[in-house]
Amino acid sequence: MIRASGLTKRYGDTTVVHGLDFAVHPGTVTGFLGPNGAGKSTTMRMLLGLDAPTRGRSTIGGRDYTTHPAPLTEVGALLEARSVHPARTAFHHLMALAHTHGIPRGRVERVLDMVGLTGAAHRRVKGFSLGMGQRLGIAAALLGDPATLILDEPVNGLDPEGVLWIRTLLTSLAAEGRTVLVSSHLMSEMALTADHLVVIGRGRLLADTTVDALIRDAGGAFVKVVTPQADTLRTLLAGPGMEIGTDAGTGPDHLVVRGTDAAHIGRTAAAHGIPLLELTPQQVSLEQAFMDLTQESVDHRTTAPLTGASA
Ligand SMILES: Nc1ncnc2c1ncn2[C@@H]1O[C@H](COP(=O)(O)OP(=O)(O)OP(=O)(O)O)[C@@H](O)[C@H]1O
Repeated sequence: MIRASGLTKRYGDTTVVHGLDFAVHPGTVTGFLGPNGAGKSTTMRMLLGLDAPTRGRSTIGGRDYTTHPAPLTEVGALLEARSVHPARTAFHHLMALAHTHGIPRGRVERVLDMVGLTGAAHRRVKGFSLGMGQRLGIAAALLGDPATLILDEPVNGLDPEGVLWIRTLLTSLAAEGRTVLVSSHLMSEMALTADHLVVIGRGRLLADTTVDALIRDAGGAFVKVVTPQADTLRTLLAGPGMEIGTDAGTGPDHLVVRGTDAAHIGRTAAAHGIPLLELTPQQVSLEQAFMDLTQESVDHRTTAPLTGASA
């Protein structure tokens, strides 16, 4: 388990991480989300002892990361910056890491295979594409067969096949009972990978919740209905737990219905001879839920409105 308690980081006069409290549990993939500049990388660096917190502390498996005698076997980490000697081959880079922990050559070959780099194992890293570099970083993180993985933007630079691969890999690592913390600013990607989310904005905790709960809290599922007899349908559907509004920016014949499903609305309309021009079940996308949650915390906003974002 990863635990952060009151974790705080100041650079000069600026506090970039404010008293973060959260726990990351084994057996699930936890997405660590926030807009650009929210403090994700800084927090991960503190978890890994690469930056000293100004206040607060963090533990991995109950102890400070820096006090683990063989950190590679406890925590596998992939940080954004690439820290591989460009003249080394992938194989030699991993062997050099393996030597520091007495990890056998067979494990190096195994992780190269797991990340799909066996064919490129003896090529110099300087010729690697961004995606190959990411795969090598993930191989290094997996080398010590660690119980905890901390990965900063692992899908960066990966092609669609690579994105699918990392999704499957993370899910299977969690299913083996490992603790997996993965940062991203891509909500749509996290919707497909993570079960749990820790969301920060401007260094503050905005949500520590499940993917399902975040969508539910943001408005959840609803049904779009278009009918020329909107008032009659409203009256027929009204009841406890029902919420019927109009779709912003459209006419009074466009309804947004929460609290029931499309089948019930369709049957009710049919029973009373009400024509339906549209009946569409919809769900708030995780992207929309994320934007709603972080709208006050975005440092780098575009001037044009974002439309059509969906998970
Ligand atoms: N060494 C540093 N000195 C001063 N400010 C820093 C330093 N490192 C990070 N910051 C600032 O801290 C804030 C958080 O940065 P951080 O890289 O942790 O955000 P992030 O959530 O990982 O962003 P992104 O999604 O863009 O990678 C930013 O405003 C950044 O400019």
